[in-house]
Amino acid sequence: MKKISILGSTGSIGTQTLDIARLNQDVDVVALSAHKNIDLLEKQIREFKPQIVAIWEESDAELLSKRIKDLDVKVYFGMEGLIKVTTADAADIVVTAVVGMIGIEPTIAAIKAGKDIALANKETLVCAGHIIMPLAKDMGINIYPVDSEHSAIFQCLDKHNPIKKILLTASGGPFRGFSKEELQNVTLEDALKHPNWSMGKKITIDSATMINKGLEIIEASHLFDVNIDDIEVVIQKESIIHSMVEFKDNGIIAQLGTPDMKLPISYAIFYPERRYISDDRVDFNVLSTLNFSKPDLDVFEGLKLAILAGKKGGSAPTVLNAANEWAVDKFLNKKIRFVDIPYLIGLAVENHKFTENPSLEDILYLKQWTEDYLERIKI
Ligand SMILES: NC(=O)C1=CN([C@@H]2O[C@H](COP(=O)(O)OP(=O)(O)OC[C@H]3O[C@@H](n4cnc5c(N)ncnc54)[C@H](OP(=O)(O)O)[C@@H]3O)[C@@H](O)[C@H]2O)C=CC1
Ligand SMILES: CC(=O)[C@@H](O)[C@H](O)COP(=O)(O)O
Ligand SMILES: [Mn+2]
Repeated sequence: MKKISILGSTGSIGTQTLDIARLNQDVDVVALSAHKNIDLLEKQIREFKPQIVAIWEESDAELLSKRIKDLDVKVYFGMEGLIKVTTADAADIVVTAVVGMIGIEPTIAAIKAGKDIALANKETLVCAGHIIMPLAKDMGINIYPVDSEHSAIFQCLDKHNPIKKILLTASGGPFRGFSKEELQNVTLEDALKHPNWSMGKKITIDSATMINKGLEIIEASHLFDVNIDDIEVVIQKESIIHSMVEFKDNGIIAQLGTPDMKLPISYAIFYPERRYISDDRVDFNVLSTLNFSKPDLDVFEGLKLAILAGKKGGSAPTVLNAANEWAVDKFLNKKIRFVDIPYLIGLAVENHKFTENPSLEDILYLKQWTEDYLERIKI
């Protein structure tokens, strides 16, 4: 029996993880958490009967406790609640399906409690990969990637041969091929139309700016211990090739599949076993072409900034990520324009006090510093 805890069970990755649990009789869902979506969380509790649940606000936790008083479920709130979910005694593996830096502390707590991690929450590795990867190694914990590209890379590894290069594929997002001028007036509605994937709003905007690919470069450098310079972004507009690994002899191994997150989620939970997902498969009688191109770093400035921050290391990826989270939230609330996102990130990274090896406390301080700094910028 696989006993799983899901941090962020009401989101895109969280609900698809529960789809996997429905498909497989040998999965026991022992803990769930949500931010605000109390109605969906209640439905999930009634269906999966976890022992522990968490919701962010104390008042929501009180309301939820009343609604589910017929069930034997412990309800927690706040950061303590998230940590109760990721450290639940009964859990073997924690699916980190929460969005943003809020995942850092519960992920570290899970590793310290000896849980394997199925990691979707890339922001955690971007900011704290230098803390998490050595901690996981010391604790003998496995971190299984859920992000589709990182799952693909993981599936392409050859234990007998080191990676020479990672070819990280990108769809290019809804603005692939746009000029700098064309990006000036794009709307929120345009940016939310991802060509291939249906995902949460924050990552959908990150795909449109291509900052998602920058975050993924940093994520891959931590997961696979590869230099940023040895990770190349390849635009593969159909999102059929999910990434590739090149070896010393220039041989390349690629992983292909339909754009469906259920495969990487299932692979992370059941590794090394592959399980049935659906009948929807890549059919080469229907798919006649796969296209490849290079990203334009002058147009997608956020990707360029992320590569630079990844190369600089230290506190730079944390400030880049914190600034991106702040700016995407403002863009989603129509307070800033699309092109302001990389502009604000650039300002925050340039003006922060750089530190070489930020501790967890430094990372949390830098997040607050970045938000305070950006609040004062007039655009
Ligand atoms: N969606 C995808 O296909 C992919 C996602 N990822 C990564 O996976 C992670 C999750 O993405 P996605 O599922 O799209 O995101 P969603 O926005 O769809 O879901 C986020 C989940 O986190 C919860 N949450 C949000 N903020 C908080 C908070 N402050 N405290 C506690 N819980 C919170 C939400 O609860 P509520 O519903 O109550 O708001 C929800 O359950 C991200 O890091 C993303 O980059 C990676 C690859 C693909
Ligand atoms: C599904 C997934 O892993 C996303 O991160 C996806 O890769 C986003 O698409 P882009 O390639 O457009 O960023
Ligand atoms: Mn991805």
